Amino acid sequence: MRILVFNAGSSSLKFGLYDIAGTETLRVKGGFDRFHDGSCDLKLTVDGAHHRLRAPHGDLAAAIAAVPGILAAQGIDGINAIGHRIAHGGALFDKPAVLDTSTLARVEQLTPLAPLHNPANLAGVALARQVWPDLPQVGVFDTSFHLSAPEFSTTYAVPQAWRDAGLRRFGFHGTSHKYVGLRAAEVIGQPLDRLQIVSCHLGNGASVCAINRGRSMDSSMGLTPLEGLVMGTRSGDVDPGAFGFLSRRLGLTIEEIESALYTDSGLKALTGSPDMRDAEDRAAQGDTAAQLAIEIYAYRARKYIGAYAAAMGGIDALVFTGGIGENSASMRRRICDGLEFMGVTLDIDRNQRVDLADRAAPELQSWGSRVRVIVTETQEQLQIARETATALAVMRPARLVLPVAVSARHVHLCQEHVEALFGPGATLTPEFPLRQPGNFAAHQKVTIEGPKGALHQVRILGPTRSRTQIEVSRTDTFALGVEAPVRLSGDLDATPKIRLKGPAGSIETDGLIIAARHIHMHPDDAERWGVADREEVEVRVTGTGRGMTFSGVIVRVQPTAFTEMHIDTDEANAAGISGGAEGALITAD
Ligand SMILES: Nc1ncnc2c1ncn2[C@@H]1O[C@H](COP(=O)(O)OP(=O)(O)O)[C@@H](O)[C@H]1O
Ligand SMILES: CC(=O)OP(=O)(O)O
Ligand SMILES: [Mg+2]
Repeated sequence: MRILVFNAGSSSLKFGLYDIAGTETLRVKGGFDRFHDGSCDLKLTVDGAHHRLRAPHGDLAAAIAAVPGILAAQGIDGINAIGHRIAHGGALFDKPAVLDTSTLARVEQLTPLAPLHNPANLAGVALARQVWPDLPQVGVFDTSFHLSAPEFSTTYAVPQAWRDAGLRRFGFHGTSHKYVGLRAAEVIGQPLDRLQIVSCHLGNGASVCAINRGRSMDSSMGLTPLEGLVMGTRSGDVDPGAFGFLSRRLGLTIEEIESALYTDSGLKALTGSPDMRDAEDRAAQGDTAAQLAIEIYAYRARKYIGAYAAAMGGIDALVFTGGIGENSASMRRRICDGLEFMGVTLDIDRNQRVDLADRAAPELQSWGSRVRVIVTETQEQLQIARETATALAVMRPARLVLPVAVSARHVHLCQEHVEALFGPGATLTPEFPLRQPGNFAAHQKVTIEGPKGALHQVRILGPTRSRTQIEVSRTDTFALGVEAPVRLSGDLDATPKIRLKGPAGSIETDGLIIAARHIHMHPDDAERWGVADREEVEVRVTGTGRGMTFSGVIVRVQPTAFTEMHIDTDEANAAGISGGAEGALITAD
């Protein structure tokens, strides 16, 4: 299988074309970086021969657009699939995914959490979809590798409501850390699942990862690629108290602070240039600001290495990769200086004479060092090609996995009832958006009153509808003392009456139902999975501790749907789901 890979980073575009079929052959690879004044550096490797030139591409978009021409000039054709690096995949993508309209919409939603990366990644996808509309486009996510990390390393100690809103640690550079872990295990000659490794990806973005027996246990990056190490233009760790301080002292807004932490901090803030080569040159000429920056950089990295060695109870290997990790002998030395206490001793000559040609991964430790010190080129593109090939092999037939969301009891109101309950002229005011586009949870709440009891503080979901509809669980109907039929949303004829009470009045209305379990499905997914609107399918929910299969799940194909199954709280309790889960669709064939 011939796979073209796009890897758009925060300061560079790399691409590679690989034949993956038992063996792994690199046909062409290229990297654009140092964009300024309408040009950039281009390194090109074609069938083993290296070329370096200054190319007329002033930014990432121009570089992306140049790739088809470069391939055509080499007479390359017969590409089977495109693999894309996607930096932020959130909690949903624990493995590569085909990038169709609905997966791209999900990636788009994560853009605020990776503002330097996801837009660049998506620009690559958009171009590739235009140039190669018939080829599968697969996203390989930086975050996937870290989703196996334990809760104690991914949870911030912040209010529950913030955590419910999705505030958690993710970690990035996962594809690189995974490749580097595998390569280190090859060099050491032991299976990865027996090794404890600290991997240092030191590029323009930089992160340290604790790889505990093959799984990411912790990463220095968090919710966004801003936490952790000093980077080219990013600050890494900063006391969150800085937000209040900067707002009060300098009158800065959240947007201004955030933007400066992403683009005007790190080496750039400390030395004037985001590039470690410049910092090292200036430091060598006696520039004290550059010397301090290098010390800060090394010190921060060393602290994380020590922390992760403690987290895993010791390490077998320390691995360096990324532009700085691969090329800066002096930075590797500064970072390792002082780590002798934990068994890391660097051989100064070996460290100085690193040659990474032909996927070499030389060992740099001195005789008697307990910990292996390894440097290797990160082959993110190769790893993305491997994962794209594997994903396409297992996706045929596609694994039909979709998120399962739990709908708590709620009410939809017609405008007339909004006014009856909240006063003349009242309208629903959104509190937060729901995942189905255009829908929101309103500020307003009502009481549902039945003959036996009442349900208080029941959420109203907007926008208003032509008919009022009250969705409760079967358990709720016992609390209310009424019976309700199981119905699809909108199917309200001959439904029982119930009383709703708001601050300005109360009404009696029909429309009480127990919602039939259903899937909101985007037309792309319906087509990919071969299911039609109103078709009934089975969905197997796993990984919840009380896995179960739901039958009679009704598919509702809607042009703007975010593909997602909805069940009520009784169903969620029966399946042991709290919050959300994933389900696999089981079709008739
Ligand atoms: N010979 C070198 N010595 C020191 N730093 C280097 C050297 N070569 C590259 N770098 C640094 O590597 C960083 C870029 O890393 P890279 O992994 O290519 O970036 P990206 O994260 O955009 O993929 C820059 O800070 C650059 O200065
Ligand atoms: C996530 C990240 O920081 O990536 P990069 O190193 O490409 O900037
Ligand atoms: Mg990078």
